[in-house]
Amino acid sequence: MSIRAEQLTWKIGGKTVLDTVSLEAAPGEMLGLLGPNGSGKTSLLRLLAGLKPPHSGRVMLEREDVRSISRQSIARRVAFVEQHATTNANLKVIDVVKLGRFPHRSMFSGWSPADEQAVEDALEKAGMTGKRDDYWHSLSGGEKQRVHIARALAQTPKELLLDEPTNHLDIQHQIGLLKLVSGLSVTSIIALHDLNHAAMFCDRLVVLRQGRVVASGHPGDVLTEDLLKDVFSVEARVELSAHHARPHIHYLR
Ligand SMILES: Nc1ncnc2c1ncn2[C@@H]1O[C@H](COP(=O)(O)OP(=O)(O)OP(=O)(O)O)[C@@H](O)[C@H]1O
Repeated sequence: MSIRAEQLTWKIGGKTVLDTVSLEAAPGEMLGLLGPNGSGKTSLLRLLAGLKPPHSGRVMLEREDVRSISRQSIARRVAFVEQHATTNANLKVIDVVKLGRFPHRSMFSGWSPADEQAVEDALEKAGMTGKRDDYWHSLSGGEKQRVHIARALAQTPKELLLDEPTNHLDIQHQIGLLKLVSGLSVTSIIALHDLNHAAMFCDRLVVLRQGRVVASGHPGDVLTEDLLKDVFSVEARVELSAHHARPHIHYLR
């Protein structure tokens, strides 16, 4: 299912955080959202998730404006892994992941085999099956991150929004997570700081600077030496990798 931002503008405290931002993630696509600190990535993801309304513009899920879709219907199809997500410290891993099934249940429905299956699959994909009975407060930062990803997967979303999900992960789990997301048959939008990882795994990229889209397209077209200098203020050389045929950035000292 596609997710589209049309001319989104969002302001807070007299500051325009997002300025007429448009983007679209096509069905099944993994769209990377890049930009320096404070460029508006988190704000944009929150608008896309329907958590706050734009001042102007609109968010479309498929052909429907999110404002005309009920909160429960949005929660059934859009999963959002926030950057500093937390949960009740007294819950076990399995209980946190089960929360992902909440939007799919009605007042009268019990816990179904489909719910069970979704939770087991999610734990497995996030590599957290072995920690299912551990308490949230006993987990490391990276494990907590993976539980949140498992919870999002348990939601069996059509659209998956991830805000710097590799933040606390070791390199094995960073690559594992990006591989996992790129292999899912969901539409995903993922904010990333690691430009090489974005180049390796994302189908397309959108770059924000001060709340505006300054570049979008295939990684090879977007990640140019000029863009790295102009937007990220770094000197770098970009080569096509002989290993994965995507751009590879060498930062210069
Ligand atoms: N609730 C808020 N109140 C005040 N300012 C805000 C609020 N939310 C966002 N901003 C401002 O909007 C700008 C964009 O913030 P946002 O968190 O969206 O950027 P980001 O690209 O996700 O940054 P980072 O890479 O550091 O996570 C920042 O200058 C931030 O201070």
